[in-house]
Parts: sequence; C-alpha cells; structure tokens
Amino acid sequence: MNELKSNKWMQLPRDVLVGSDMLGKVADVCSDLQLGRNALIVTGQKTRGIAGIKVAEELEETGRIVQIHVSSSASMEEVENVMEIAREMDTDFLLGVGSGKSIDVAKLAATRHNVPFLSIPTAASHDGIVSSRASITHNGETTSIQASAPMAVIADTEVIAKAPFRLLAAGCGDIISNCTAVLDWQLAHRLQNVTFSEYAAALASMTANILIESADSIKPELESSVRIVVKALVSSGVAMSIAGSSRPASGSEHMFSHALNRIAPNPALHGEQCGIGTILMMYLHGGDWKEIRDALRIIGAPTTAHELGIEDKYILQALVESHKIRPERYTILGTGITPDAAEVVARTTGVIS
Ligand SMILES: NC(=O)C1=CN([C@@H]2O[C@H](COP(=O)(O)OP(=O)(O)OC[C@H]3O[C@@H](n4cnc5c(N)ncnc54)[C@H](OP(=O)(O)O)[C@@H]3O)[C@@H](O)[C@H]2O)C=CC1
Ligand SMILES: O=C(CO)COP(=O)(O)O
Ligand SMILES: [Zn+2]
Repeated sequence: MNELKSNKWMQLPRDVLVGSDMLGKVADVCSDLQLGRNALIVTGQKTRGIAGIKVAEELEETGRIVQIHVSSSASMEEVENVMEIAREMDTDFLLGVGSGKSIDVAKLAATRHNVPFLSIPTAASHDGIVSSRASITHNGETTSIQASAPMAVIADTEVIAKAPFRLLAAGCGDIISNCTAVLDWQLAHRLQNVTFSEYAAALASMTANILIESADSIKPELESSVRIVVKALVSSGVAMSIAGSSRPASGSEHMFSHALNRIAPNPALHGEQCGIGTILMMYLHGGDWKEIRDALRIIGAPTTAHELGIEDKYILQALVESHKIRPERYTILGTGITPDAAEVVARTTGVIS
C-alpha cells in the first residue's frame, strides 16, 4: 500500500448525480473528471439493454473507445476476466452499470487495475452502489473486500423507478438495518472497546430513522421515492467511509443474511434478508422490533419467511449459525443462540408461524 493510501482517513465519491435522464450526463461527468479515452463497461445480462448500451453510446459520441463486458456473477474469476480486458485495451476507467453484482465486479477490478471507477446503478437495492466495499465470491465463499470508492455515482431515477419494485424495497431493508448495526457496534464498543465513530454511527442511525419516518412515501414507479432511497443509500455509504469499515451498516442482521446465503437453497435479495434480520436482531436487543416490522410492511418489503420465499427451517438454522459468519465482529449474537432461543425469537416476531 502506498503512503497516500495508508494515510487516507476516508474515501468518498467526488460527484453524486441523482435525477431524471442522468444517463445522458455520463460523458460530461467523465470529461469533468478527466477520466481519459478508453472506457470499459461492466454490466449484466438484463441491465445491458436497460442502461449499458445507452451509456456506451453516450461515451462513443464524444470520441471515446468503449468496450462492454457482460458479467453473470460477482466472482473472483469475473474480476480477473475484467482486469485482463482492462490490461489488453489499456483501459483508463471502468464503469459498473447495473445491479450490485456488476458494480462490485467493476469496483474491485478498477481498484486492482488502479484506475478510477464510476457506479451507475439501475436499481437502488443496497448501499454497495456507493461504498468502498465489494462482495466477491471465491471458492464458494462470499467476502466483503476493501476497494476504492467510486469516483462518481450516477443514479438515473427514471431508470431505477422502472426496475422491479422489489429491488427498491430491498434497498429500504438495507438502510433500516443500520438500526441494529449501530446497536451492535455500540455494544461491541462498550464490551470490547472496539473503535467507534460517533459521527459514522449518528449518520447511519439518522439515515435509517428518516427512512422509517418516510415509509409511506416509498411507492412503486415514483421517481420521488427513488430519490429518497438513493439519498439514504449514499448517506449509509458515507457513514461506512467515515468508519473505514461496514460497521455502521452491517451488524448481526447482515450476519444473518450472509448465513442465509450459505444455507438456503434459493436465497432472497440482500436487502430483503437484512430487513428481516433487523426485526429479529432488534428483538434480541430488547428494542422496538415492531416499529421495524411495520415500516418494512408499509414499504412492501417482506417481513416473514413465507414472503421471503425461504423455508422456516433455514431461518432457524441461519439464526443459530449467524455468529460464526464473522467471529471477529462482536454483536448481540455473542457466542451464539440456541435452537430453542432461535425458535422463540422467530415465532414471537412472526417471522415464522
Ligand atoms: N458492495 C457492497 O457493499 C454490497 C454488495 N452486495 C452484493 O450485491 C449483490 C446483490 O445485489 P442486488 O442488486 O441486490 O442483486 P443482483 O445484483 O443479484 O441483481 C438482481 C437482479 O436485478 C436485475 N436488475 C437490476 N436493475 C434492473 C432494472 N432496472 N430492471 C430490471 N432488472 C434489473 C439484475 O439484472 P442483471 O442480471 O442484468 O444484473 C439482476 O438479475 C450480491 O452479490 C451482494 O453480495 C450487497 C450489499 C452490499
Ligand atoms: O451490505 C453491507 C452494508 O449494507 C456491507 O456489509 P458487509 O461488510 O457485511 O458485506
Ligand atoms: Zn447491506
């Protein structure tokens, strides 16, 4: 790590654009940031046609050379494929255009290739669209890897409003999960003296609370709803940058979601699982879990295993195994909960019936 990198306190995006027809502004942003001529777009199978091609055309119109890579998974092999293409075409910058997976692959490949990266989400499904973390699967294990923050985030509210509403509701679940993430962080600070940032924690909690208060404003196909959620995701990402870790936005509820990804044959969306994890972990914290459940219900995010499409037995198994996911991150789960206790929390909160 060079001296500049090791001395950095926090990394933040330089430009954040949120609004209608923002895809039409990509070339201007690249010129403004002096990003160079050779661009490599990482996009997904569906999102290629939704935004990838449009972004490529916008860049080509200004004389840039653009290559599109369609990525099917957020795996280390994909990151290496993208790095190989970047080396071959002497790429000046990368763009992740699409959902979480495309953005994570572009983010890590750009970090390792040492070029800037732009995040252009087509869905507001989690705060990875702005964070300096990339979730990558390698040898069957998904890990959250430190990467560079995007140089710019360009969120076209028109495109995101047309995405399946389930993705936006999942983004809300990811934001609401800050409630228990911060409680876990405070607990770890008190019991284990882990480094704690009041600023990061306050920003993360405030962001979740504003979203809970705005729950009835989150509606399908409304750009105003997208704007609320994207702003909250940006705010959560900034909290993680201030903290220098995902602590303000990822605690026991994320460990539950990560455990489900390992255990359940068909996991649901990240933010959906984290939302339900927040209900469960808030119960364990002795907090107002009904407030969390009600906000998720109003938004239209799942609050039960049935709505998540995951069998009760996997929910219980994930609860019992969550503490093993990241043993170094102390949370309310401590050294784990028993199968009996898991059943009580899941039944009392109505997550299983
Ligand atoms: N870096 C971080 O901090 C974080 C990373 N993650 C990671 O992100 C990934 C999950 O991301 P998430 O976005 O929830 O899910 P996915 O990346 O799995 O995307 C879900 C689906 O939505 C599709 N999609 C996206 N936008 C649109 C649109 N506008 N219209 C129609 N379909 C659309 C995608 O299409 P397509 O096939 O084209 O991609 C994909 O099929 C996981 O790999 C997870 O580990 C999660 C949280 C934080
Ligand atoms: O999803 C995240 C924050 O919302 C990132 O958290 P992880 O560090 O658990 O991957
Ligand atoms: Zn998350």
